[in-house]
Amino acid sequence: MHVWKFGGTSVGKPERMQSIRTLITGDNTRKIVVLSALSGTTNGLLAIGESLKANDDDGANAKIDALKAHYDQFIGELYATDAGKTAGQQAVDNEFSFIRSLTRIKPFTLKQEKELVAEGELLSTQLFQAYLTEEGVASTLLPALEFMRIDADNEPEIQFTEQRLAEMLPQHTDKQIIVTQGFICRNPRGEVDNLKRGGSDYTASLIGGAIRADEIQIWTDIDGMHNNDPRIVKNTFPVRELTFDEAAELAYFGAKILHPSTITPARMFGVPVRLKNTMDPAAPGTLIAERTDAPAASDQVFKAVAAKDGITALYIHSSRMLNAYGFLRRIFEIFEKYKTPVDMLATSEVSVSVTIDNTERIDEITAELSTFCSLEEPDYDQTIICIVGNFSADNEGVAVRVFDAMKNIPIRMISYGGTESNLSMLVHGTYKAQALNALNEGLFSV
Ligand SMILES: Nc1ncnc2c1ncn2[C@@H]1O[C@H](COP(=O)(O)OP(=O)(O)O)[C@@H](O)[C@H]1O
Ligand SMILES: N[C@@H](CC(=O)OP(=O)(O)O)C(=O)O
Repeated sequence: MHVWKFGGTSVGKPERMQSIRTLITGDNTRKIVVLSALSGTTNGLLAIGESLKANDDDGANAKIDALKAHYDQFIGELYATDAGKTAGQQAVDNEFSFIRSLTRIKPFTLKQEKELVAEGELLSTQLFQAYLTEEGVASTLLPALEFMRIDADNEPEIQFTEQRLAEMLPQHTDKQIIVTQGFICRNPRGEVDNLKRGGSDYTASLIGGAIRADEIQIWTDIDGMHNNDPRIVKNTFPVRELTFDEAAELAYFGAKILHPSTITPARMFGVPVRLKNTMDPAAPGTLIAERTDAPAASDQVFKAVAAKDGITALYIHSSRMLNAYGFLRRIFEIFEKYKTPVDMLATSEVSVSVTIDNTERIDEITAELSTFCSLEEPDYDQTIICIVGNFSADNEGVAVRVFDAMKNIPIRMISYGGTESNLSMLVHGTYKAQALNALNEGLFSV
């Protein structure tokens, strides 16, 4: 069985939803189809939440009216029959009356915000399921809130998903298409929660892993993973094959096409991931798998570059590091205690520099580090530039080509040798575009 995920841009217009119906039923195989919210909806719902948090009920209601008008028009164009329009309208009316009910709950808390933001996927999947019914497709809507759950550390409970799907899917063997929501889940308190922005990719991968799918396909608005960020660099091109490790590095370090955690469940269960373009379904896209055996792919030294913004660098000094063991352990225990992942690390004899992207607990972390280290002022607004490729120890000249390309850009930290597939550098955020363009020119131009 395949799991296919369609992102916001792929479901954002009635004609796109219609073309997805053709795509998913084209080959007569059974699929689980994971949908995101229509493009713009999640941001729209969050904006309503911001107004409610600020006690601006008029502002919230005006935004709700505008969003509802968008859906009313969408329905008018999506369905051909009265029965289709009625089913679509009923779903929209129900969900918007729930959204309005949230505006009456005071104060507007995080719990309500999560219920509000889940409405995007609840709407898109109901509209699509009603469209499939109108079209006579044998399909059903499987509620993600009944099989997707995160634990107290916000980690998905894949075994729960595995068990629940093993119970639920056999009840629908007569259906070719099983539609479900990306992004949304429940937390240990049973409340509605989510897998963070862009999380529908992750949902698809978790489902794909849980059912040991033959393939997970992520359908979006571009022909696969490009070698650089196409929003910032001209002349990028699709990378046809990536290993799980390479794709995981790119996703984690900022390639927006994939949610950072997407690769983890796919790799765990050995399920290949294919990135495809809804606007150009015949294009080959990118295949992500355990090994890529194509000679062209494995011989290539540099494969792709990505950038992760909003990074903070901490500079930690000790006068006693000389020959000291246990110093790094003490430092990392503090990051562990405050559940703050470290992305990059550089050490010298008496100092350690690390980067973090979550600064929620930075005050507690620095206070505790200060009890046995001296700290410089953190550097905020940094960017990690991540280069992925085949950097095995025998490959000479990798660093010289990277640093030659970066010769006009100040580099604050370097990480090389952690894996054979990643070389990362930390630069101030203002150099991001310059660095991505310089690397494109230096590493990929022929
Ligand atoms: N390396 C990259 N390769 C391809 N797309 C990228 C890359 N980096 C950033 N992107 C951006 O990711 C976008 C697709 O991701 P996203 O907006 O999350 O899609 P969806 O709405 O389908 O989930 C592309 O339109 C592109 O601008
Ligand atoms: N709708 C959610 C989840 C998601 O994955 O969206 P998309 O597939 O459009 O990136 C968001 O906007 O974050």
